[in-house]
Amino acid sequence: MSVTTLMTLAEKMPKTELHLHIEGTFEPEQMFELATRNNVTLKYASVEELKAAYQFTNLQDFLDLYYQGMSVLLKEADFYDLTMAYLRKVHQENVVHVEIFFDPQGHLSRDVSFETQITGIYRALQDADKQWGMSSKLIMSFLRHLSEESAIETLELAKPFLHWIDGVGLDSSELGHPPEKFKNVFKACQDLGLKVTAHAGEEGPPDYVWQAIDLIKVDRIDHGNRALEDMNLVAKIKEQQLTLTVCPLSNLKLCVVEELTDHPIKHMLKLGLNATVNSDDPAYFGGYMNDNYRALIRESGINKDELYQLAVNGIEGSWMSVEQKTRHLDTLKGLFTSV
Ligand code: HPA
Ligand SMILES: [Zn+2]
Repeated sequence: MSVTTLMTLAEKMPKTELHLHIEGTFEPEQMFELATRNNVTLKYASVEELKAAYQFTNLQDFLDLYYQGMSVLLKEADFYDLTMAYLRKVHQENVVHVEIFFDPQGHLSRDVSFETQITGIYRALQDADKQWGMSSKLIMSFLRHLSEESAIETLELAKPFLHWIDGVGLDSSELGHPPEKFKNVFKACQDLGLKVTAHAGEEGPPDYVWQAIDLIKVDRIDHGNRALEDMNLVAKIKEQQLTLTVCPLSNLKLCVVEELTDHPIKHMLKLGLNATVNSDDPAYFGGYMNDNYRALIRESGINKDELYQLAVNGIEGSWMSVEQKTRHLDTLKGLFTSV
């Protein structure tokens, strides 16, 4: 099958996005628009100047800019507009279900209430469901460079809104902040019936992935690239049937891989791991879902069977109902058998 046909197939197929930070969908143009609307001064004079700063050598480089960018989000309408712009974009890319992270502590520190944040985001998710039948889950993520106490305080603030929250995650600076640091708060979340996922093995060592599994008892692993350094860990991930939410263009931009030709996703599939494709922070990393798939097809030589497996893994690894999964899997199968 030609590269062009594979790309068309990737574009057309029903997709899920399981690793997406809503604050990472902030396109520079929209950031400047909200800065003007809210009278916030950005450190950059123009969209071009801001875009020119998107050169990262590691995760921290990016995070420094990411936290600056979100400083223009102040009102409920800002969270709504940001979320809606993302959902509109991926709806056009045939994404049928999203599970998105938000970083409450990144806004609470600027005196933006939990209610303001979540109401704006949740209203957009509901509108996308009403307008296009796009389903979603919302994941509240704890910032791992902050203390466990701060995460516990955030969980308290979230309690009136738990009916809108499906799961919790762990993100921000990985090195020096192992999952172990958060084992009590994650236990409290699980006791409340929340699903659990954590960024692990993006920059951190395999031991952090072990901790995410053994101490945090994750339902999913975000990234997980460095798990491949430990074959016992690979066996454990397979045994527990854990999904890895892999982010190819993010890995390239943050120098987790040098080139996409070296990206481990094909190897993950060969090992029988449930790898999926996701965009992470698409406005900063150069592409949304279809860009990630196109780049993998072009650079990593993903073939038709692998493309199908990645899409299946995205559906299976989501937190949708069994009925919903079956419906999307049927559509996917129909599409792949027709070409
Ligand atoms: O890629 C990421 N890694 C860790 N934390 C993050 N917060 C937003 N994006 C990321
Ligand atoms: Zn991420």
